[in-house]
Amino acid sequence: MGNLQQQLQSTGDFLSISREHPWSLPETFQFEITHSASGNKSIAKVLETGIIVFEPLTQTSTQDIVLSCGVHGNETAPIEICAELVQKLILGELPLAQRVLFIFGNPASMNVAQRFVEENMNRLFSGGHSIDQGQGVGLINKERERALLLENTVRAFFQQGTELGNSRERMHYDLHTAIRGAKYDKFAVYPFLHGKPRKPEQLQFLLACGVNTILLSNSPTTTFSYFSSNEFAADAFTVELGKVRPFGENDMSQFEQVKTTLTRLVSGEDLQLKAFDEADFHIFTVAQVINRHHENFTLNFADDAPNFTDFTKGYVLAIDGENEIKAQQDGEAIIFPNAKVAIGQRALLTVVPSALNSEI
Ligand SMILES: O=C(O)CCC(=O)N[C@@H](CCC(=O)O)C(=O)O
Ligand SMILES: [Zn+2]
Repeated sequence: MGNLQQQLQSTGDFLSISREHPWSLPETFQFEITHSASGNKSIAKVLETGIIVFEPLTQTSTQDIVLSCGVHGNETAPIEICAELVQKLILGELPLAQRVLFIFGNPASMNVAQRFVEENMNRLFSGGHSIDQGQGVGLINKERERALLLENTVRAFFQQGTELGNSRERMHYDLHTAIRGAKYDKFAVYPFLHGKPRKPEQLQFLLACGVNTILLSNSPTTTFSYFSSNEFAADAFTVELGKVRPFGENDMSQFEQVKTTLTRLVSGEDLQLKAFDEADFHIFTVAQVINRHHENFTLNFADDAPNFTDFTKGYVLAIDGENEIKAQQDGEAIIFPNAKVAIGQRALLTVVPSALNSEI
């Protein structure tokens, strides 16, 4: 048994090991876990830094679940939540009922407490890692290599589930926190489904996680959640769990619901979902995707205006070079505004209230 494996099996601290080896581990390995409460066994496979799979050995699983965090390295609350789940699984303190792939997306950017090192990894999926996005960063950097590795890992994980031969469900929850505060603290982006119906039961799950606000995307993107949704028909979401804070500064009491629900999910306990009622949710659809095209790009509202601040029709939201970008409807609300994004990238979204499947 190598040193790393020994260290991991005694501490369960996969996050620290990943951060100590931010781009690659010196060894990969796998080991058996005996879960203390049930005596059931499972296998843990360390595939690369920040990438670990758990598979039940003595039970038949029915779900292939991807839980990713830290695709943006400074979004720490989801990283702490996943690190704790991984630790409890490794130490056998939590039962495992389903196949689960945990991904700590960008350990190097965690170490510098930044969103990314060279390039925003959540714009590099669905082949974005191999396309010149006009930012002058070239086609090769470590974040691009990592995005390709994550794509291949997710593809293999879902494929191996299919090879088990039973009827299975695929999910991917990509956990983030937002740069700004928000009127609705926890919200999720439901990727574009190309006309397929959106699933109320997924919203019930998100509600159990404390997420009652859903943004319906209506175009393809290069995000991780769209990749899993589009390529593998997984029920996939980008889940925003509050505001960015440094490691150790998160008020973990804000995350009890998501921790409890994810724990139940991986360990096969009843999720205790509330019956679906659309009135429990704030549902929005994307009205405008506003990309930055010019060096002189400014946002025309306060730096601390929270996500979901709404404007009246005609209000100038941003100035991009000579172009004024206006709210096109009364009540259009801003999401993820960031004037500092690289040229060519999304500088903000606007959303308007909607119903879950209104256009179907
Ligand atoms: O608060 C912000 O400005 C960004 C928070 C964040 O990282 N959001 C994701 C959303 C991805 C999606 O649209 O599905 C991102 O921008 O990558
Ligand atoms: Zn993020």
